[in-house]
Amino acid sequence: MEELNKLIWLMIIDSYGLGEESLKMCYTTLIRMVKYMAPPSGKFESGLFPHTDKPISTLICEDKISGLEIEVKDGQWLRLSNLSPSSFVFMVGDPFKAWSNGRLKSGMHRVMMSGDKDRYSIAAFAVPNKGTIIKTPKELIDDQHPQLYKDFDFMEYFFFTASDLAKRFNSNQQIDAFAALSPPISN
Ligand SMILES: O=C(O)CCC(=O)C(=O)O
Ligand SMILES: [Fe+2]
Repeated sequence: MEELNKLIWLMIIDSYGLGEESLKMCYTTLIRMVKYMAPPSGKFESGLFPHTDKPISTLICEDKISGLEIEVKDGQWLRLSNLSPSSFVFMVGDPFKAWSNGRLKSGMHRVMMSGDKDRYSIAAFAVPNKGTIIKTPKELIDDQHPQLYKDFDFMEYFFFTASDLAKRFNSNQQIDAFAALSPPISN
């Protein structure tokens, strides 16, 4: 999963015409396996509340039973169903959105359970090591794309998201509350 994650990072970096060094960082891949219990018969129940991810990115693999939903532009939830057993979902995290100067979106997602089967998923989170500074590459900043986010220490953001202050914001507003530059700065 780590290799796949790295490959996707490289594809994104490459699509911006940047070199590998633009997103070079030491990070740890944390793996979490979760069992979501089937809801009471006939019910449609929340398995995981709506959120955006706080690591750089996440790879999710679910085992046959769908449940992962992504919030699409008009506020509707799209259920990812009929994924092949060998597919992975790549989720952009808030720091990656900031790094890309807002080009990448860290989408809201949730797990909704229905049916009579338990659901298992594996998520691999790319968590930067202590001391990692999230910095938008200068190539992604110009007059048309002013710098939206200040440089920040990943861990400080991570701790912020667990603070009482952060709870006043929706999950997808936390990165702006913490790191948005106002007004944005042109290069
Ligand atoms: O279990 C899933 O499918 C999603 C997990 C997830 O979004 C998370 O742990 O952040
Ligand atoms: Fe998530």
